Amino acid sequence: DLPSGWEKRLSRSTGQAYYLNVYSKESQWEKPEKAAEPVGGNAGGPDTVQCSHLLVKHEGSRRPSSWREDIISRTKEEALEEVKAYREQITSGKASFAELASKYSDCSSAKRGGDLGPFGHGAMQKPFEAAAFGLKVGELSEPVFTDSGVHIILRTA
Ligand SMILES: N=C(N)NCCC[C@H](NC(=O)[C@@H]1CCC/C1=C\[C@H](COP(=O)(O)O)NC(=O)[C@@H](N)Cc1ccccc1)C(N)=O
Repeated sequence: DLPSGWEKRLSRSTGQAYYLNVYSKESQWEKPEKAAEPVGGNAGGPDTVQCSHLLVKHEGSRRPSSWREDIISRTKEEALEEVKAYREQITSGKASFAELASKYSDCSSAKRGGDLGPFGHGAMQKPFEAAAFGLKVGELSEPVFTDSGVHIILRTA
């Protein structure tokens, strides 16, 4: 019989049997030999994570404005330097993530110490999602670039 993760279908045009990979939604004529795997790298990883982030926007951000500044004019390089400095203050214990995010993050989540709440795949921009789902709980990311700006991400759950 069929390895797991596959379904047998009949072609509407030819009536011939074909096989559908229920994860990738790809189909094939040949009878599959091995089980199909859930797609998306961290098979078996969490479906949702909870993260806080500190976002520093720059002149090239998709929305170069925030609760902190009406018109954000720093360059991308300056934003990266600022984010690296915040990251160093956090890892050296000079300041807490929530304290710096609430003061300096250009995201409205600053009001919640940077907390974004739980989110699943597809909610955030790809680079942010990839970084967030790659973190262990309690781990702080390196700087992450999205269309919004430069982020550091703390996975909290
Ligand atoms: N919880 C969700 N699903 N809310 C929608 C997220 C949309 C998503 N956002 C992003 O990917 C980046 C990374 C994290 C924040 C963020 C961007 C912006 C700031 O950048 P800007 O859009 O001015 O370019 N902040 C937001 O969206 C905030 N509402 C996030 C938030 C704030 C308070 C509570 C919960 C969530 C996207 N697909 O664009």
